[in-house]
Amino acid sequence: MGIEFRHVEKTYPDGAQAVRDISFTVPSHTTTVLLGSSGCGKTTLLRMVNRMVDPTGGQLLIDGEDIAGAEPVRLRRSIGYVMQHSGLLPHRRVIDNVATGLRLNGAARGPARSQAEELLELVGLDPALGRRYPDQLSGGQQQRVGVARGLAGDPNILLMDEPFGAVDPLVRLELQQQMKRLQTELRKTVLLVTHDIEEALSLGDQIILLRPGGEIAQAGTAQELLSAPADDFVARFLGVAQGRRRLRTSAGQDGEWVVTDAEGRPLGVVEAPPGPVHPRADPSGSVPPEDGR
Ligand SMILES: Nc1ncnc2c1ncn2[C@@H]1O[C@H](COP(=O)(O)OP(=O)(O)OP(=O)(O)O)[C@@H](O)[C@H]1O
Repeated sequence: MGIEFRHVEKTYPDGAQAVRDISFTVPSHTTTVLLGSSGCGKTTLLRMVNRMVDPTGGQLLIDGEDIAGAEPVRLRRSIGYVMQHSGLLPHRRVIDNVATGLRLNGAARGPARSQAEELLELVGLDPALGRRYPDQLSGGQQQRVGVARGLAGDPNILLMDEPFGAVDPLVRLELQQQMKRLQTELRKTVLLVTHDIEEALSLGDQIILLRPGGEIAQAGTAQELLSAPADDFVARFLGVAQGRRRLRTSAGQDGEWVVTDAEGRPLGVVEAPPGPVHPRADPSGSVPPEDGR
């Protein structure tokens, strides 16, 4: 169960072939990340799930049913969508931005507003901010509102297109951490697009790495991609080939171990001494396994 892409193709009317022969499954209640550089077809694939884009070949199934026969508007309303740059309507108050989907799905104004307030709290915002307009919020707050709006109506599937793209690295990290916390609680079936490797490694239960030309370079867990890159492209993309992900430990003062990167720059300390390293359980090469802590 989940979302299944079967030999999916997309050629746009102007002849641009965005994706070719893509097959993968997004298992229910887990997060799958579509990772790749600009133009490799990530957004095209994401938008196929709610039929904002229709494939020109292959099939897309949700819980075993081909969505080619689904009514696009109804399908779209049953799936959460978090857009790039939050996608909030500037002339509507924050609370109404979140409540709009609920209203379209038939909720009365009062209940829609109180649910919207709960959603703002869920994503870590003071519900009082609901009275403001989107441009009266910080970029990070706007992106949280985007997530709240995506979750309105409690959809099983959540599509996220570069949801944390337009904020500084610290805020981005906070939003990612919050997403992880939310996901342990809500267990949505999430398909998330990013070009950020760290984001993919941190959020994806599964990562689908695309190569230019719209093909899958490798699909697997973060550990699988890092420890056994399928080819040179994957190794270079992830930084494995350049040794960027090779970490080392060396004994520091006071008995702790200092972790350094490939260039010898200190990154942090580990509190337990490095035990015997199991190569598959430890993609970084030399940081001790977690059970040693
Ligand atoms: N509506 C369209 N008409 C024609 N070509 C399109 C259309 N949308 C996307 N494309 C083309 O399809 C290819 C894939 O685009 P897509 O937006 O899916 O990639 P992406 O990986 O999401 O890129 P980005 O990270 O820059 O958003 C690109 O070559 C793009 O120019």
